[in-house]
Amino acid sequence: MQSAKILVVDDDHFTRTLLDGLLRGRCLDLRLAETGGQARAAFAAEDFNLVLMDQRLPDANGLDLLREFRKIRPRLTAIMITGHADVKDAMAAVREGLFDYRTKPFEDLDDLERVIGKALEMDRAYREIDALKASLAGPSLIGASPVVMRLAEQIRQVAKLDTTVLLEGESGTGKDVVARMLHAESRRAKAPYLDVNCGALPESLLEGLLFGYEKGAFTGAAKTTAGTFEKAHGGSLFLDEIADMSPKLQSSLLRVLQDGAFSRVGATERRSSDFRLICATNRPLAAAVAAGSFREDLFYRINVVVLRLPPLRDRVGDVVLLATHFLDHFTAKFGKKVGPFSPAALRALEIQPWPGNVRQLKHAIERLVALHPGGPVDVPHLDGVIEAVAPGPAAAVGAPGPLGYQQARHDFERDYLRGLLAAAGGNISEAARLSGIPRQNLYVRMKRWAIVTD
Ligand SMILES: Nc1ncnc2c1ncn2[C@@H]1O[C@H](COP(=O)(O)OP(=O)(O)OP(=O)(O)O)[C@@H](O)[C@H]1O
Repeated sequence: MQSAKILVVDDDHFTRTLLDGLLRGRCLDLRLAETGGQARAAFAAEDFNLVLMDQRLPDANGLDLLREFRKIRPRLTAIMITGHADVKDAMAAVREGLFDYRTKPFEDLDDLERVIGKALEMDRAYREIDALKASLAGPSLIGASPVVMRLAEQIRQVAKLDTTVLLEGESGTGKDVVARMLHAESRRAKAPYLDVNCGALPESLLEGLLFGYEKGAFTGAAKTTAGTFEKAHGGSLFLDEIADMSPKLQSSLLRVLQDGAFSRVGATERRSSDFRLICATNRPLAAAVAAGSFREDLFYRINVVVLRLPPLRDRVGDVVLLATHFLDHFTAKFGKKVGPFSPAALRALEIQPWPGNVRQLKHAIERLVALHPGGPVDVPHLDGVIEAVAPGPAAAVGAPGPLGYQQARHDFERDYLRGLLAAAGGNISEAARLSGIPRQNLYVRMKRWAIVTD
């Protein structure tokens, strides 16, 4: 758990001592309040990453107090501590944006620590997004995982060097974003940035687009047109899907890179252009060289500095941050009030395999916001939204292959809990007895998979 500032509000001495013992060693700053009055004073004086709030206080109702706090700080992350009798109110509060609740006495301290860890992660996500918004006007790479932090540092270093960069990464991992960042952070930032997808056009059209052409050079060449090489003069040129370039165009590109000069199609005049080249590929270029489909000499020309973009499944820690960022983005864009995510919804997003990477997550959140009636986002809201996303390449060719471990576990848990509840005749206490899972835990898990609703 990272260092954080936590406010614990509880009039019960035993609970305060227990939470103090549990958290003191892990966070820099813990404030304890016994009454609503003390909590108000502490909240006014400091900026807390998390509030743990007892529902029944001698001079206040914890839920009302949190509502008051959220008017001042709408993104306040809070967990309610409640007695069994008040669970219904706490569940209603989750719908209003409370992060989660736990019942006293705490049966499972590991679970309590976990939910506190998740709440702090959520708070961090909100803060990082706000900081990003405040500091950046240009393209930005959202992510706080070590691998993304390292990549961001590499981008900063390489951007200034004016060297050719090759970006390798699966589709949807953010190669286009990184190419724009390299340009935006380079000394060429004020000059043009042009991008061409080499996989999207037939050879002759791509040639005309890159080199430009003279009027009448080919059917349809109605007027003399400058190509991307010329237009990118002084700036950066991003060639996406470089591995899809035909052998003929690979040779032409190699000559341009060697000579710094080229001719428009149908012309003899040589023109020169000074651009910084950034290339991207979603399959390793070395493999294309080994397979004979990509020229080795061109490979060495563009394989100067290689930046590798990790797939989203290798940086699960970033899912919360990205999902929250996209939720913010699309609620603003569509003028809707959707959110926040419930902890269960965040967990459900984290265990998806995301074969389409950040692009898939972004589209899923866009669809979610478009279809959502408004208010917090829980697991049932994600159902159609995630499944509606285009399947990965294996599924696309009808060869499903083995499920990812997380997906298999997810399926098992949902099926097990459904069967368990049926075996217990719909009675959760009986299901808890049969399974040996504490009732409260079981209830939360069943809610997560929408097997029970409140
Ligand atoms: N780290 C990130 N932070 C913010 N947005 C991201 C990030 N990664 C990807 N995106 C967003 O996801 C979408 C897909 O990203 P992008 O087009 O850069 O992927 P790509 O790797 O170039 O994919 P392809 O190989 O299919 O061209 C874009 O809308 C982009 O803004």
